[in-house]
Amino acid sequence: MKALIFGGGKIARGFIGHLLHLSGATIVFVDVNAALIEAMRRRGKYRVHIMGAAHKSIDISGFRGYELSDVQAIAGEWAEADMAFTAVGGKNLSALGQVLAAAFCKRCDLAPWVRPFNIVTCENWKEPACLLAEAIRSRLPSEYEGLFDRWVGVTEAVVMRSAVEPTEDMLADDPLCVNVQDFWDLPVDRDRWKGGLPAIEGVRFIEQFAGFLERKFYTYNAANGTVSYLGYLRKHRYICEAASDPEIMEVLDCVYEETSRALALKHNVQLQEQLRFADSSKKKLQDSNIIDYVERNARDPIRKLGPHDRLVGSARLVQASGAAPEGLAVAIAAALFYDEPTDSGAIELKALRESAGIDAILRDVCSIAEDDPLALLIKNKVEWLRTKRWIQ
Ligand SMILES: NC(=O)c1ccc[n+]([C@@H]2O[C@H](COP(=O)([O-])OP(=O)(O)OC[C@H]3O[C@@H](n4cnc5c(N)ncnc54)[C@H](O)[C@@H]3O)[C@@H](O)[C@H]2O)c1
Ligand SMILES: O=P(O)(O)OC[C@@H](O)[C@@H](O)[C@H](O)[C@H](O)CO
Repeated sequence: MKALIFGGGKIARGFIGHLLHLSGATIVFVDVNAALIEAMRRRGKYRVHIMGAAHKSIDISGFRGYELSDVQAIAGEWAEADMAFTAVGGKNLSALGQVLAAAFCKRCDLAPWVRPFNIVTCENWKEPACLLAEAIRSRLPSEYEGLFDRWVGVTEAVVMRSAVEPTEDMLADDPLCVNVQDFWDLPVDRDRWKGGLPAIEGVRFIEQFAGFLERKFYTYNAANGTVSYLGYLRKHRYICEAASDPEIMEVLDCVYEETSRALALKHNVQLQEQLRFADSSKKKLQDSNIIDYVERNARDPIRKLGPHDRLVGSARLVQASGAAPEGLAVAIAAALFYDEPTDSGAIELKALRESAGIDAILRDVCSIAEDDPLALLIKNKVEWLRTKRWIQ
């Protein structure tokens, strides 16, 4: 078995590469970051540290690496590969699609198709498989469209393992190592997969997958967002501390309650089942074995305040179910004040808030109009945060 992994970051190395390595696959990483690929080639191995279960940690070696610009090499590897995964960040899928379209044409010219090839997105994003498939297909010359439709499946996975930057000491020893959660399950949408199913450690093909990624995104990530943006205001460094802060837990429980009702309704899931899912998210956030940072989870606030992302997307879902997203509005209000000076997105957000105001952010970043009830609710919560002195 041979697999391409687009992205060489934390999830690519610390989860997908790990599972494929355990399955005996030949692994080829492709990343836009030339320095990262150079380091992967030079070092030839990296360590996956399992947080809280050091005896399960493992060295991964025997992989190859290419820069994304090396389309010819990617096409050559593709011609011999069985599948690909992406872990590049949802906002980069469209750019990746452009390269994949070029590589696909070259791959078609190199060798005839004899079996289907699947690409699995591993992204926290809204409908990433559709997005990537369209990003590739829309760039294909018409004579290649039929081959793409016949031979390539684009499907999606739900990534529930957290992969975190290690400490500076660990990185000094191995700059490519990753700290990961002791979690091994990778559900993949079976219905979008073309051809026979491979046996890959941890991969579980699921039928009637629709809604699972949304449930995960608007449960786990909405909760991560809530805990991290409030955690920042409350000066917590670690996620498990922030998620155990009684004042934050009150908002968090409200978020779980409102998202669970809306998700259960939309996806026709028993409320009790969805509430159990929410509870597993809370247990994970409070697990002190998982050394995860408020900063990592809050990072890139402009993306995370996007209209379909974890906070506003789930607030919209709650509104659509006929309820008011009270807890999520607090989380969004807190995110508007994520002023972390080391985060370029946070600097941009702060400058926008100070120059144009909250209405402008809600309109331009979150796609929430000034007279939308959600805008009014968020602004009420901004005032509430002020009364609590969590913001100035
Ligand atoms: N880290 C986690 O705990 C976690 C958990 C679940 C899901 N995810 C999702 O996994 C994805 C990757 O996250 P991560 O934490 O590994 O991020 P990361 O920043 O560690 O890695 C992303 C990598 O993608 C590369 N990249 C960007 N654009 C690219 C392109 N067009 N082609 C090839 N490579 C490209 C970057 O250079 C980087 O090395 C995201 O969608 C994230 O939401 C992350
Ligand atoms: O990866 P991001 O930046 O979209 O979000 C940060 C975290 O919330 C995320 O990586 C979670 O840890 C992960 O999705 C597991 O639930």
